[in-house]
Formats: sequence, structure tokens, C-alpha cells
Amino acid sequence: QAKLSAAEAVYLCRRRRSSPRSSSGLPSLQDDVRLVGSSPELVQTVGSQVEVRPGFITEEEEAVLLQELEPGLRKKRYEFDHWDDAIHGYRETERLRWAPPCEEILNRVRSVAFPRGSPLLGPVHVLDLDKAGYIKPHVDSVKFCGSTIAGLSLLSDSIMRLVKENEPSEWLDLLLTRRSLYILRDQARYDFTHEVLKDEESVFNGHRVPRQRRISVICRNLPG
Ligand SMILES: O=C(O)CCC(=O)C(=O)O
Ligand SMILES: [Fe+2]
Ligand SMILES: [Mn+2]
Repeated sequence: QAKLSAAEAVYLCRRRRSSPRSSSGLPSLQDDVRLVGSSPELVQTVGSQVEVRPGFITEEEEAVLLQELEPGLRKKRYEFDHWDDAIHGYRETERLRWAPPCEEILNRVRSVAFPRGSPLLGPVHVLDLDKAGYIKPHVDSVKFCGSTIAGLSLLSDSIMRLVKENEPSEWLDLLLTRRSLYILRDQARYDFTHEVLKDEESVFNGHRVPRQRRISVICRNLPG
């Protein structure tokens, strides 16, 4: 589960271009490419403030989290009809107290994402996106959330796109595989919008990534 360094990402992006094409005509998706961007420079600079750790949790841990979350989520309806929301086709909850096996997973997330002793937002945010749901570009509230956002992805692969505010030609795409952890820090969190692509637009580096229902479990710190 080694972190992909920015330099490695750039290297992999370069290597991607000359990789063999699959029979479908699409480039084959290499397991080690998680991050692509509008330029190698951007991948190197802002990419260093982004981490994607594939397979951060096991299938068993995913099942434990789902078991904890599904009963509460099932009681809610997916919201589709609020045109002004940043998120379309979702239901969500916050949870402060978790069963011990879940707490253990969350503590692992916290220990890799946040400096020891950094004050965290107490409740963990749980977002359940319907297969037809998606997250529009936004920047998380600077009033309520600090410099770091860390999220586990359950049930589906997805693509998170970062776009520089007022500079739409500068972007990064992250491949959030099922059971991966992503972390956004600093500039990547403050100066870039983030979004999760809808199924129809879910293409990573030329490779189609079907979007199913996706549940994210998100830890945040407090503003400094
Ligand atoms: O689902 C995610 O991983 C991100 C959710 C998000 O951007 C948010 O709730 O602000
Ligand atoms: Fe967000
Ligand atoms: Mn609403």
C-alpha cells in the first residue's frame, strides 16, 4: 500500500502514453496509475497534496462498515430534486459513535491522514450516492472544515476530479477504486474544486470506469 509519489505518478503518466492498446481500442487500465492531470507540473505540485491508497480496507472491513451503516441509510430517501444542492442523488448521515471494529478502521484512516493530536471534526460524514447520483464541483466549507479531507470509498470505483478555481484548464483526475482511501490536503483542498463524476462521464485516462452505488466515509479536521 505504498503511496504513489508525485514523481512516480508523472513517470507512470508518461509511461501510459506508450502503453499497448487493449482490443477495445481503449488503453488498458494499469493498476498503478491513480492520478492523471493536465500537465506533469501540476501532477508533481498539487499531486503531492493528494494521496490515493488502493485497497486501504479489506473486503471484510468493507462488509463490517456496510453492516454498521446500511440499517440507518435504508430509512432515508435518496434526494434528487434539490436543484441547488452540490450533490445529486444521495442520502447522508453523520456518526459519532461506531462499533469497535469500525472505530479501529477509522483510527487507521485518522493516523495516516492527520498529524497526531490535530483536532478533528467529531462526527464522521457518510455519503451514499445512488448509481445515478454525482457530486458537482465544490470546495468544502472553510468555516467548518480544516486543511485535510480523507475518504474511504465503498461499493464502487469512481473518479474524483479536481479543477483549479478560475483556471479550468488545470485539473487532476483521481481513480478512487473500491475500498481505497483518498486524502486531499492544502492547495488541493482549498484552491481546487472536487467532484465525483456521474456514471455516463466516468472515464479515467481514456478508460471507462462504471459507477455503481457508492458510499463514502469521510473524516475531516477542524479549521486551524
Ligand atoms: O464522497 C466523497 O468522497 C466526497 C464527498 C464530498 O465532497 C463532500 O461531502 O463534501
Ligand atoms: Fe466535498
Ligand atoms: Mn437540499
